[in-house]
Amino acid sequence: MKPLLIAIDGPAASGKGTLAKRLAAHFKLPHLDSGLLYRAVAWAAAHTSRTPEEAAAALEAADLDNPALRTDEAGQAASKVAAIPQVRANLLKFQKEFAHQASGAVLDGRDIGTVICPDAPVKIFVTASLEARVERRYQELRERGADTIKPRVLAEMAERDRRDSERAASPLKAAPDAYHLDTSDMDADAAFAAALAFISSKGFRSSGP
Ligand SMILES: Nc1ncnc2c1ncn2[C@@H]1O[C@H](COP(=O)(O)OP(=O)(O)OP(=O)(O)O)[C@@H](O)[C@H]1O
Ligand SMILES: Nc1ccn([C@@H]2O[C@H](COP(=O)(O)O)[C@@H](O)[C@H]2O)c(=O)n1
Repeated sequence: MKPLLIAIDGPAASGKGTLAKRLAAHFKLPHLDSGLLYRAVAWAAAHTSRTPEEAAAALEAADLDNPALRTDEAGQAASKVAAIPQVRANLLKFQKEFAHQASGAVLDGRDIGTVICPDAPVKIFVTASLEARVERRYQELRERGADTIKPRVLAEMAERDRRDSERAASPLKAAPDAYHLDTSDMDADAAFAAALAFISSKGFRSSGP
């Protein structure tokens, strides 16, 4: 049996990160949140003398645990540098090596099933309506104490969706062989159960308790 490589893509707040973490824990696999790489590049370009391309080439210098990378502003800034082809090219090798380690892996992002691991045996494209995603992100921001309003969250998310889907370089899109998981009316447990059923239909099961 080939190593279990799970490629998860989808728009902002669709729930792909939550699903990726749960699947990684369930199957005891390493997990890469690839959005953090683009967030780190944007942060370095704004706070150091590096260009986005240089920051992407110096990825090992990035602190992916920096809480500043988790804000909505960081997500917007990430989606701007993510449209630069050389930034994407400079992040490719690290992601491909992460994906192809012997243990298998879970990666989530926008181009995982299409560009980073088109050979993954399991590809999941997670979606949810814009309304559901705005509600989730708004609640998340409020819980973190951010001062925001829903119309702003909506406008920013719609803009990020457009930028990520319409850019020429590796746009957000489902791989032809991806399983489409619409989580608009599912909680995180139901999304996890649906993903597990799909993965087991591909012949993969977790080995332990
Ligand atoms: N199926 C679900 N139903 C309801 N809420 C969910 C679901 N999945 C995740 N959430 C919640 O929605 C929010 C966004 O989820 P998550 O961070 O997983 O999305 P994401 O697609 O990785 O977003 P981003 O690309 O912006 O990082 C979180 O607060 C999470 O707890
Ligand atoms: N594989 C990826 C992952 C992310 N991006 C860009 O980064 C932005 C932030 O991503 P989050 O998942 O952390 O929200 C996102 O809007 C994309 O522009 C990407 O291009 N490819």
